[in-house]
Amino acid sequence: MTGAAPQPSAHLHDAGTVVPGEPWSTGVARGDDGAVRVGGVDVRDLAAQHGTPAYVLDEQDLRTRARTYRRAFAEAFAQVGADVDVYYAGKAFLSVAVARWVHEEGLRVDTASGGELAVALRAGVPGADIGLHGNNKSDDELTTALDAGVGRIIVDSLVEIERLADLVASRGGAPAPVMVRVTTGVHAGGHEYISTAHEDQKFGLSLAPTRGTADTVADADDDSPAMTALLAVLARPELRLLGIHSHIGSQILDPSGFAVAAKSVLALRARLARRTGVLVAEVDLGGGYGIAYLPGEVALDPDRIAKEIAASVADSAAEVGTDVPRFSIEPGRAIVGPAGLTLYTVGTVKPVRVDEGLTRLYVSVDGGMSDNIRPALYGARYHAEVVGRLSTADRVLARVVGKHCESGDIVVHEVLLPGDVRAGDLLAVAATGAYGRSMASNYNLLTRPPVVAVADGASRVLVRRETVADLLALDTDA
Ligand SMILES: Cc1ncc(COP(=O)(O)O)c(C=O)c1O
Ligand SMILES: N[C@@H](CCCC[NH3+])C(=O)O
Repeated sequence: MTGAAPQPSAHLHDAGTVVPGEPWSTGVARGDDGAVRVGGVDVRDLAAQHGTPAYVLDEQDLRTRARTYRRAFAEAFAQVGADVDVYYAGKAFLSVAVARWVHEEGLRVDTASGGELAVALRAGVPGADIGLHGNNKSDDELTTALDAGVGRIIVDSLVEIERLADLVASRGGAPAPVMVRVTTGVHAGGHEYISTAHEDQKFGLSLAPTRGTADTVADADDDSPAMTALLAVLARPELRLLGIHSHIGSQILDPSGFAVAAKSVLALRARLARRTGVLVAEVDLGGGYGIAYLPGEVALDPDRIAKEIAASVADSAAEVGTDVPRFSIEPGRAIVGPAGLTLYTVGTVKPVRVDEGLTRLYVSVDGGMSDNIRPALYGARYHAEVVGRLSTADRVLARVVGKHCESGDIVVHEVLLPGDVRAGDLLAVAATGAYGRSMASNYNLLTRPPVVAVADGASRVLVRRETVADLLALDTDA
């Protein structure tokens, strides 16, 4: 996570335009009266109608981003003669409406649990347009996926391959469509990308053979976990091997890792073909497309990145003498992240002397680490603005904090806010649409905020606010 210097943004952009380096959704604009509108709805009305804190999701912004990714990748891969599927990674945020929106925009849905799968199915997304991920899927999750006829199950271990095949054998029916998740040694995103043979983490099956390297090993001697898993899938008639999957990381702003991963995956595909005669039809390079969280931080451009990835997949395929496979990606954050903001009400304001002569204004809001764990978990940086009115007061160094009993309960580490920020002000934090509500908790038994969609001047609750009654209902002694 980068930490750019905070900049004032008293003037939000004009609604409907994507401004590079702008963390707000395209439907955010300040009205003449100084209050901000989102999707044409005044934030004061949103607060009055739905309360705070509330996640606000700009439907048109989300739909536009989904459509843009779909178009950019379809066009880029058409140039190299291949078809593309874009799967929206539901882990970033999934509700029935969002699953419907992305599906209407031509995306499929990637799920990573029985819960996400249930929401996608309830939305009416056909099983064939759904993928199921997970490094430790339960038999129940696998059974639900088979019942729904999901388009692909991305397997992550030898144990899972045998378990899934046994499950299919016990039920009868068509072979399960399977992709094998591999690790290429490329790790990109929050950290600098490194190219090592092994990854010391739980996901995927490594490309590294025990003797030699993936590049030098003779085809027949490749005993890498990835090759072993591909052979294990081919050995089971209950499974149909669709392809190879690789996900290199998240919030990637330097795209060079995708080309390295593409090269490794295409080489593995060719090695498998030489060894078995089976050239798998599909390759997926996962998600991870980075967005702007702070003013001045520039998101990956979908058109540029799609062209670069298509070119590297085509080059890598040519290098190993194969066709260009059907290709897919799984963006989550890039679709829903910028479309969301969190609306809070300021409760207390406290100047704290932090260093000689330096004062930081601690601005406490009515939520915190339970509605956005990312600052505490990853040191993630966000941007905030007073949105219920336009203040011309000089800006001061502020830290936005929550109401939890943790000093690490920080919402925005550093931001310049108007010096007259006060109790009752509405404050919005930008780009919280991804991994905000989906990673929310009930810490301190706070109730999780609603997700409110805005479009064309109207708002609608997608996920209602939790109540204390909800919490008490879970307690069997209450
Ligand atoms: C397999 C897989 N696909 C897709 C994603 C979505 O990533 P992002 O939201 O960064 O696009 C993730 C999360 O990092 C993932 O693990
Ligand atoms: N949850 C993470 C990203 C990981 C996504 C899942 N592989 C985030 O908030 O940035």
